[in-house]
Amino acid sequence: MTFTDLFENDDMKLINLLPQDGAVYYHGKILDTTTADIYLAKCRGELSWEHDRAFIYGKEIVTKRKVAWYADEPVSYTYSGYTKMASAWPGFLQEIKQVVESNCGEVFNSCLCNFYSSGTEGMSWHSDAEKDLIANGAIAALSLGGERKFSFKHKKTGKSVSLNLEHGSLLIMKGTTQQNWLHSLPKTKKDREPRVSLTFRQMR
Ligand SMILES: O=C(O)CCC(=O)C(=O)O
Ligand SMILES: [Fe+2]
Repeated sequence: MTFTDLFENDDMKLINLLPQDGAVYYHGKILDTTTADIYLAKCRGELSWEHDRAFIYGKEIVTKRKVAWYADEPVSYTYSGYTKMASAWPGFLQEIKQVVESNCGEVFNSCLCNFYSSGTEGMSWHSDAEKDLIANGAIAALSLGGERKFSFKHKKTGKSVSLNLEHGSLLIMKGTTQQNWLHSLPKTKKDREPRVSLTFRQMR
């Protein structure tokens, strides 16, 4: 990496956590604890949470994790064999979107929200490269609540990279990350507070 690579991106002065074939930037806590606490309570109380449904190897499964989805337009989004409709942005979520955008220099038009009630809920290895998303678009994940480990695994080499996602922190995945790397939120038997992740995305 050259000096200009380090400074000529919107994730200024942050180091790419991936050694090759993608770009992941951890901005750390972008919200103070009080603000993050308020947003967590609003997300838990005011978003329309539903269990997610997916088709895995031809079988329908209903996830323990809950999701809610918001977008600029009442667009549909297809993943894991299901098509879902987005709702209009609640005011506070749009406020969070602006904070996220100003921190990473990207603009987003949708948000998939995840709710994990404890460490026994997680998300298995996957990449987010559905055809409804702009190819190589950025995904910004704002974490609220219980701190959790997050992992990346290279699709060819199997090399892995992990980090902890703190309350009020921002993680950006961009470039060819989704083409070349899987990511997961591993389940854990350790006690973990409930967690919300707000994953801002760029839909076509
Ligand atoms: O919960 C997270 O931090 C990430 C979730 C995720 O990978 C996704 O929504 O696609
Ligand atoms: Fe993902």
